[in-house]
Amino acid sequence: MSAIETDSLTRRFGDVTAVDGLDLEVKDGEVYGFLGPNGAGKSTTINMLLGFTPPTSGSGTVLGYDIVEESQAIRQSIGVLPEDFGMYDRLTAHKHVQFAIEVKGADDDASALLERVGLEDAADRKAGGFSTGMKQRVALAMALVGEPDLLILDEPSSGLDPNGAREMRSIIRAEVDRGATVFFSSHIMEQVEAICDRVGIMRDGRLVAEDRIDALKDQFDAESQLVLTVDTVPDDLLTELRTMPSVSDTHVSGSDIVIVLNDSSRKAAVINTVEAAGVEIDDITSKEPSLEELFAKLTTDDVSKSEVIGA
Ligand SMILES: Nc1ncnc2c1ncn2[C@@H]1O[C@H](COP(=O)(O)OP(=O)(O)OP(=O)(O)O)[C@@H](O)[C@H]1O
Repeated sequence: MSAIETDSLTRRFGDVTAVDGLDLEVKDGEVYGFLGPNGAGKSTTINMLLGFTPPTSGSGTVLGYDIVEESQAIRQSIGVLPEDFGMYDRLTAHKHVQFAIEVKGADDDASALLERVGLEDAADRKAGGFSTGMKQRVALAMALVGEPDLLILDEPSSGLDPNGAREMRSIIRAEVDRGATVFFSSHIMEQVEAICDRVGIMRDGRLVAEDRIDALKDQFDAESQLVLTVDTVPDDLLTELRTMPSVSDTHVSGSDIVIVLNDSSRKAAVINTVEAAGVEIDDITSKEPSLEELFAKLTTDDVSKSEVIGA
């Protein structure tokens, strides 16, 4: 069974189609990053999965429960870190987590959960005085209650400092190690690149790409760079490099030859060509495309709709 499955899921608000025929499948046990620029439809999708926003058309299941008919069972079974983690100002962090434990009928230890999210020292302070990051940590502790099979986290690191973001990553890893599935939306690409098995990229309510990150980089010809520090650059070497398959640009910078490739597996061929020209290579560095660059390409370029999954 898939943890999340949607079939042509659609939500319109007046003239705006926030989510447009979404077919999503999140497999059991994976970490799935749900990405997209502001307004792409991520929160609307999550709100439909949780039963907060009814779909205009289409259908979906979460842990096998229907998102329209069985949303209460869904909310009872999963852990959610919502985008807007409303807190009760006058309740302490401990009371918030205790409340979540009671609602779920779980037997967790609230103090242990607060320690896990790094809030043990603030457990007895009222949430009204908490920073955004502290509130986010409380909300995460609440999401972890009952060891849920699925965690849905909407922007889990948005309010966190770098230490908090690192702790969030290790909590997500620990959750996956105990068998949970994690579905989370994020704008923080390093975070996503560090922990996701697969990503789906939304744009204008549609999924424009979905795959493992390395496969996406190959699929969309993301560019990698090879920098060769050399003793000399023969006149005709650059011309020869430019005619090689997959080489999209070359230039010289000081004693470096910079070669831009849209297929990183061609690096060895480039190095062989340079050596065959009698050039001594003193150093080799290479830079792989980042998910950030890929994200920019997929969400700002005019990606043709034929490249869009399922179109
Ligand atoms: N309740 C609503 N009423 C009207 N329009 C809405 C409503 N909720 C969302 N929208 C619209 O639907 C589109 C998708 O919004 P959504 O919040 O799902 O995007 P998002 O990908 O989560 O964005 P962000 O990254 O900024 O959180 C936007 O055009 C938004 O204005």
